[in-house]
This record gives sequence, structure tokens and C-alpha cells, in this order.
Amino acid sequence: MQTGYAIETQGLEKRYSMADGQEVHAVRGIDLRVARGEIYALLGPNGAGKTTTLSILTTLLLPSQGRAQVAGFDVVTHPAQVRRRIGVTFQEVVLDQELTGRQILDFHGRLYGLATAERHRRIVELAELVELSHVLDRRSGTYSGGMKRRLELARGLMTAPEVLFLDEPTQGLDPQNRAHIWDYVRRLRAEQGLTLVLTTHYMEEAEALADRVGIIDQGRLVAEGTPDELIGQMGADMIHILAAGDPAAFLAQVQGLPFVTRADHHAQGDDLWQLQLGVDQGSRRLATLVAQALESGLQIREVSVARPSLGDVFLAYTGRQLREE
Ligand SMILES: Nc1ncnc2c1ncn2[C@@H]1O[C@H](COP(=O)(O)OP(=O)(O)OP(=O)(O)O)[C@@H](O)[C@H]1O
Repeated sequence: MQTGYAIETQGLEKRYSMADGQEVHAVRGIDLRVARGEIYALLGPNGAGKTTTLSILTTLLLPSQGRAQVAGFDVVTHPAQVRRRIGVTFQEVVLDQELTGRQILDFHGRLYGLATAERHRRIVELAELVELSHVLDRRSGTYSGGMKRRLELARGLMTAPEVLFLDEPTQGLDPQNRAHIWDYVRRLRAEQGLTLVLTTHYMEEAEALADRVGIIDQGRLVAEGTPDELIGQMGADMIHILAAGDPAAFLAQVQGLPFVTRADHHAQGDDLWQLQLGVDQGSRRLATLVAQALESGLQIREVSVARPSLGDVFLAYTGRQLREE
């Protein structure tokens, strides 16, 4: 039964049937392997299928097709065993505002059948970990956004999970609170060897935390690797050219050049294109590429050269900008 992976999926698919008879094909064949003790970030634009994938892996939704194993158990045939081994925090804060932090943690522990002494011990430990000991007996409705997130993280950890799923763990938090959550996540892995899967819109988050990143777009995993591997594929430097006109001739030319690692183009509205060129040395190639763009009839609006980032990888694969700080 046990596989070597904390998570393994094969050909995972999800179709939602709508009331009007239409179907939304939200997940279209995802093969995922996450090693035990790994921090894996799923990055993707809105509606890419991240939450749906997470919901299947956490047994909240049944897949339409394909298989998924989490902590060694199949999510469809052994959901109870999976649930016993995972923790989840959702995108939306789902805390009962009337209950205190302590009550929320205690209730969660009871739900999972933890004995009284064990619950009390874990509440004290976890409150300390997420720095909420001083407000534990206050109603959670009085907590700040960051405190609520931290309480959710503690709740996800009440049952000492093997795999923790975090859906947008720092959404809506200020940079200081975000950095705090990152620290906890790193500590959890270092001290407890937890496997962590998070979804995020923030490339800094993926870059700072993840051992590996999977980029998901329109229900498919379109790229996967360590942040360094993914960024390295782009080339040593990125030249961005914003231009009006038809880019086909220019792209055909540059794709044949030995110093161009990759060339992508993204529509930016009426007749306007973002041309994204990975090159060996930006400062050396800029003049040549600009001259070629002009020769091929493009009207250049903006040009920039920079080291590639995970945001460039995301843009190259999805055609969309990742939200940045
Ligand atoms: N219950 C549902 N019924 C019908 N369609 C759904 C349902 N849940 C999600 N979808 C659709 O499935 C697709 C994938 O949605 P999902 O929430 O998984 O994406 P996401 O990557 O998590 O997006 P976001 O970053 O906005 O949360 C979208 O087109 C969404 O509208």
C-alpha cells in the first residue's frame, strides 16, 4: 500500500457538472509526486484548478478520473486513513468567531479523537509555536487577520499530520505576518519532517519556501522543478519588449538565433504584445534584438533587461503575470 511518496497522483481529473448541463473541466490529467518531507508549491492563475486538486487530495471531493494516494492511502478507497494523516488550512478563514482559540483547537482535537491530556499538551505547544498563547482565551472574532491564519495553522497541526495542505496560507496578510508564517512552515519541516503542499499566488512565497514548484494552468501541470531549475531554463537574462504590430516574423527569426534560449509572446490587448526573450547575456544582445524587432516592422513601446525570476517562468508558461508584492 505504502508508496515512497507523500503524494502521488496519476491522470487526476475533475469535471464539475453545472445545473444548466454544462461541464467545467477543472483538472485535466495531473500527475504529481511529492516526496516525504518536501515543501511543494502549486502556483497558478485564478481558476487554474489548484483548490480543486487540493480538495481531491484532502478527500473533500471525488476525482472524476485518475488516482491519488496521500500518505500511502488512496483518497477514494481509504479516505478515513488519509484524513487521519493530513492537516488542512483553507483559503477562506473558517473559524467560529464566537469560540476562543483554545476552544477551537480543543474541539478539533476531540473531533479527531485525541485524548484530553494529549489535547491539552498539544494546545499549549502549538499556541507557543504560532505565538498565540497570550490570546488563547479570547474569542477568535477579536483576532487580527494574521492571528486567525496562525490559529488555523495550529488547528491544522492539532492531529500531528504527516502531510499538511495550506491553501493560500498568507493571502491578504501584510509582509511581516507573511514572513512569520513562512518561518513556522520552515520550522515544521525542519523539526517534524512534515510534508507541506501549499497553493499560492505569490512568487516570493514559492521561491522562499518551496523545494519544488508546480505551475498549474487550465487544469494541467505545465511546468515543474526547483525554483532554480525553472528559472535556469529561461536563460541567463530576460529581455522584455512591449511592441505593437505582428510579432510572427520577428519571433521566427529570433527562435533560430543561438543565443536565444527561449522566446515567448503574450497578447497585451489590441495589437500589443509582450515579447519575452531569454538570452545568454542581456546587455550584449539588446541592441541586436531591438534592431531586428524594428526591421520586422514592430513598433517598440518599452524595453527592459533583467535577471529572470519565477514570475518570468510563470508568464512564459501561462501568459499571465503573477501577483507581486
Ligand atoms: N463547485 C464548483 N462547481 C463548478 N465549477 C467549479 C466549482 N469549483 C470550482 N469550479 C471551477 O473550476 C475551475 C478551477 O477552480 P479552482 O477553484 O480549483 O481554481 P484555483 O486555481 O484554486 O483558483 P483560485 O486561485 O481562484 O482559487 C474554475 O473554472 C472554477 O470556476
